[in-house]
Amino acid sequence: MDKSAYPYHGGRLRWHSSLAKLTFWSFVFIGIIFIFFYRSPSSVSRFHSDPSRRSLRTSSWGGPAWEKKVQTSARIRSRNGFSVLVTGAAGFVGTHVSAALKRRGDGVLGLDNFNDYYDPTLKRARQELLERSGVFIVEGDINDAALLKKLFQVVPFTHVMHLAAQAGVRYAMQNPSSYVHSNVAGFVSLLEVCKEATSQPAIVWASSSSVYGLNTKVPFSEKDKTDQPASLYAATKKAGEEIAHTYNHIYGLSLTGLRFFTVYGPWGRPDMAYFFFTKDILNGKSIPIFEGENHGTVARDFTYIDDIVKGCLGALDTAQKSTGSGGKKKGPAQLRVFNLGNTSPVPVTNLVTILERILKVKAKRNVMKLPRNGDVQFTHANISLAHRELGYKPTTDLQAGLKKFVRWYLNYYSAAGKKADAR
Ligand SMILES: O=C(O)[C@H]1O[C@H](OP(=O)(O)OP(=O)(O)OC[C@H]2O[C@@H](n3ccc(=O)[nH]c3=O)[C@H](O)[C@@H]2O)[C@H](O)[C@@H](O)[C@@H]1O
Repeated sequence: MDKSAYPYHGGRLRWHSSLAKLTFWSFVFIGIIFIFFYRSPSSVSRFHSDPSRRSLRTSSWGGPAWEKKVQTSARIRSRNGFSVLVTGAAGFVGTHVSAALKRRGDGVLGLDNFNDYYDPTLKRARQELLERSGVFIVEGDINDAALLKKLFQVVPFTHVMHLAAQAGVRYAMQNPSSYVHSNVAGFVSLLEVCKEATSQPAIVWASSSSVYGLNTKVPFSEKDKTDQPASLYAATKKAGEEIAHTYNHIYGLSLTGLRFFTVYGPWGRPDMAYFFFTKDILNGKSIPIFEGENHGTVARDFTYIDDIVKGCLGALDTAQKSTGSGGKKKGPAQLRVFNLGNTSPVPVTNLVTILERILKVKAKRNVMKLPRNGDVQFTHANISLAHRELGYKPTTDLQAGLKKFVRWYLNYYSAAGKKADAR
């Protein structure tokens, strides 16, 4: 074929080939950008974040300045001190435990995903508080294995205080997957990284009084069976205890589970009854007070935060070393579970009466039958094991503890002009 007879056709061919080249290079360029983003450590958590519990900021981590901050925060400043990774450090218990560890000279690094299960400004305020005492909180999720591995590369943690969790009994009916994500998958993700460490850390973690579920024998003892959880929350905490057993058995990780009993106090959680009762009483709003069948009492073994902190520190101090290394068990390791309660259950109606007295405001009580929402009718801890092994001895009764809580509440929400965005 005489190509010269078709000059236009030849031009179109050239045009086609340059279009093909352009398309090819565009793909290469987009591909490079994609690979860069996918491999960049700061993007990892974005890909792994849980859509059901939004983190309000995009997290970023990595780089020399970040590593230095991590190391400085985790540096031990006392003889025989620990280097502790505290997960859920911007949470209620996490903040108090981190501050206490730092005060006594342990190195502390926080990790928190700052999700919006409750008002994240409260979590940010707790973060500020910790920052002032030298505790850095890394923003990230316990499901982010790349981040956890990095943290263990930067700091050889001696201990992990694992408090990151999806808390709250009733919310489990609204957002069940968030419980599986944090309390089951997140826990496994953390244990996987811990077991791989050359020097495995000892792990102390938050279980819950809710594992006693529908048990009727009181007080609840660690020896009792825990096979009747009343909520998905309780079921995920119970699963955590079984998972702990497995990692202890296979990899030699030292694991201590603490069954917390309705912890309350300053910097507390706005989703908990004592907190939003305070807010609603002050706002003249009626409060739902649950009661059992035939006007049966609903009661909790409310435990003050400072007592819980002492229990947590006692558990860390008595935790034996893990025995494994690099994913291999070298010998049997410690496996423990303790109740951390107050041993004196208080009916919810009495809690309200105490609040009325402290606030000097009459509550608008709306007494109703305990809804089928996962709540159990009562909790009551036997703490003799924790007393014996950890030296645990709660000293704050509900009246004294609530006074301290209310003082903090009024100060926090009035001084800072913050709104009590409780639920
Ligand atoms: O002990 C525990 O392990 C658990 O303690 C609390 O759970 P809960 O005891 O249900 O604490 P609140 O939500 O503050 O409820 C306290 C009491 O107030 C009652 N309540 C709650 C809400 C309400 O509107 N009215 C009401 O009477 C509940 O039934 C319960 O008896 C925490 O929220 C859980 O995260 C924790 O794991």
